[in-house]
Amino acid sequence: MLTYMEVHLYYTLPVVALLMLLLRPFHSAQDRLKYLFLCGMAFSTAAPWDNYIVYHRAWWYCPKCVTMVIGYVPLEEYMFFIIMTLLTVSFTNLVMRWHLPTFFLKSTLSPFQSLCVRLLPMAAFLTIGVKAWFAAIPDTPLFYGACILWYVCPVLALLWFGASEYICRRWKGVIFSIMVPTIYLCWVDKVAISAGTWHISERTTTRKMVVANLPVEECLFFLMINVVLVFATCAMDRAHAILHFYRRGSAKMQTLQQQSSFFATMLDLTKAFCLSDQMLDDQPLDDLCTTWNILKAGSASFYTASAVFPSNARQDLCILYGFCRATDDLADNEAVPVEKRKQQLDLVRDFVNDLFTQKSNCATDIDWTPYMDLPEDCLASFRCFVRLRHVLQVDAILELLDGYLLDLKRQPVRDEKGLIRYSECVASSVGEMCTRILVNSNSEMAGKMNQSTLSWTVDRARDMGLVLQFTNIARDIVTDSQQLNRCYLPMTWLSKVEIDSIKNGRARQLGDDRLKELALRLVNTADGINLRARRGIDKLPSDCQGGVRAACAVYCAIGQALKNNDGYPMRAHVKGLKRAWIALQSVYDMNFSSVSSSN
Ligand SMILES: CC(C)=CCC/C(C)=C/CC/C(C)=C/CC/C(C)=C/[C@@H]1[C@@H](COP(=O)(O)OP(=O)(O)O)[C@]1(C)CC/C=C(\C)CC/C=C(\C)CCC=C(C)C
Repeated sequence: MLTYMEVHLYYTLPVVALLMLLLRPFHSAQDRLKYLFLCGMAFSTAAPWDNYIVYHRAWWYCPKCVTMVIGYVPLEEYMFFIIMTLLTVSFTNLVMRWHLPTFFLKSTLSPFQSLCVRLLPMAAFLTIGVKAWFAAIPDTPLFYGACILWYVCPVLALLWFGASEYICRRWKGVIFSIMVPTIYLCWVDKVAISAGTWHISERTTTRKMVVANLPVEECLFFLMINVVLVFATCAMDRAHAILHFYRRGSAKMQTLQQQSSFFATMLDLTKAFCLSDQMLDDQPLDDLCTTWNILKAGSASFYTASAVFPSNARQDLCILYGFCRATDDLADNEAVPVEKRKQQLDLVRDFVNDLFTQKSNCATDIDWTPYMDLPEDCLASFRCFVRLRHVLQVDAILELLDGYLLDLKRQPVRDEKGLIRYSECVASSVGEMCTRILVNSNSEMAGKMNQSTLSWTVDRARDMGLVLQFTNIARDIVTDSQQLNRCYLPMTWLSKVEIDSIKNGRARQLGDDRLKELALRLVNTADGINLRARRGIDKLPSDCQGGVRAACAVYCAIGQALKNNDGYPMRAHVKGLKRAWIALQSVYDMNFSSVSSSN
């Protein structure tokens, strides 16, 4: 005999536990709200529906297989409403989390097409629901199947109203998220029916079997409930993405929005849910796409690591990266005369000062006329960057621009102090900005972290910036010499001949051993600072710690590659699979590798 509680202990709860363990480092406040709301909706609607079905003897339970009955339904069945919701929603989260929801907001249909895609299936769902309601006559073969349809179809019509195009654009993930839990739960159902734990009445079903001991109505039940759960998860992801991406207003309003109550959040999500894709402004979506491509093309390390951040944080870090990369490329573009590049950097500085002079974080509130001379992808990243206005502080951005100017003026790095000063400008400033983004991205932390903790954490992030910059310089000694005629090593570390060789593009003349000695001196210094810097990660929001650990570990794996001579001295490289493995190790805090590639 197999009791219902054993079905949970052996078949359902272990799967939920495994999924929750896999998702533990990624769980955000947004995910917790999803679980809470969808479990609540599932329980409050399934309880009465289930009692009605069992009252009409559509199925029954072996009395010895259940602990207690509440109404007409055993306790284990009430547990199942929650367990099935957690199983399917967590599996959907695991499948969907690797792509930003924002990228699936843009409508590619004409308004008429969009209306048809939205309304025709809704009409079909409602028609089926009404017909099923009248077909659900107790003690008839269609009763159970019809009850399933009048229960789910109105909900599907509502979900389709709010997320139809989004669901269609994510159809692969949607189908996979529906089918895997459905097939698994059908199998569990077959095992339980075969063991006599419960019995499906022949009087209220068509007696058609998918396989032995598995009525077609049972498959229909699991399939339709999972369609509802996956559609609902998509609808909430879409609503959250709209709220985060189109959120406007003052810093205070933003912080208040993030700290708002469950009901205020649900009200905002409902408003976002009711917005059709046609109502959304496309320009910001196009700009985000451009910025995303800057990250994808700009840094394999940061692009890989970005995948393990929660979507809000990942999106804002991508925007910050796009701004940093676009402006760094402006300063580094040797095809443009130095004076022109200085003018362009001055324009960027004007843009930043403009941005922090006005109060809005909305790109349409800025007069872009003075900046039209800048490259289009630069402008796109700037329009995206405007939304971070209330998150960042102007000093760190201006500090970064100061670092670019040092580069542009080809300011020599005279000694270690000069190296630290330059690195603080171009990398510590970035670490500070990343930290403010991560703290802001977490609604439980935004505006609540006390100033001394935030200040200490920012200092550790600034240290981490040094770690990554030193690693970057150690890796690029030869390429910076050959491509930029630049030497970022402290001149006090080098002889005059070595300085001339590097500055004239002939760094290889130092010999591989000497180059490796210099590189490792930087990497070892970076490892030392890392021991201090990484303590700051523990102060970040829990759902971002894995991501930061991954970003820094993936980057610092370059240092390990240098030690292992992987590709040295041209440009130490960490292969894609290795980067992904390091990212996953970091996320689950399983540091199997050595210090320099882990944090
Ligand atoms: C996961 C993710 C998307 C993070 C984004 C990080 C980000 C915004 C990076 C911007 C990098 C950038 C282009 C800065 C301009 C100046 C510059 C070139 C700096 C050097 C970066 C290398 O970037 P690149 O695109 O060349 O990358 P590749 O080498 O080609 O792979 C630097 C080496 C500096 C990078 C410094 C940071 C990213 C700061 C690190 C600190 C944190 C993430 C904060 C950690 C927080 C705590 C509390 C420890």
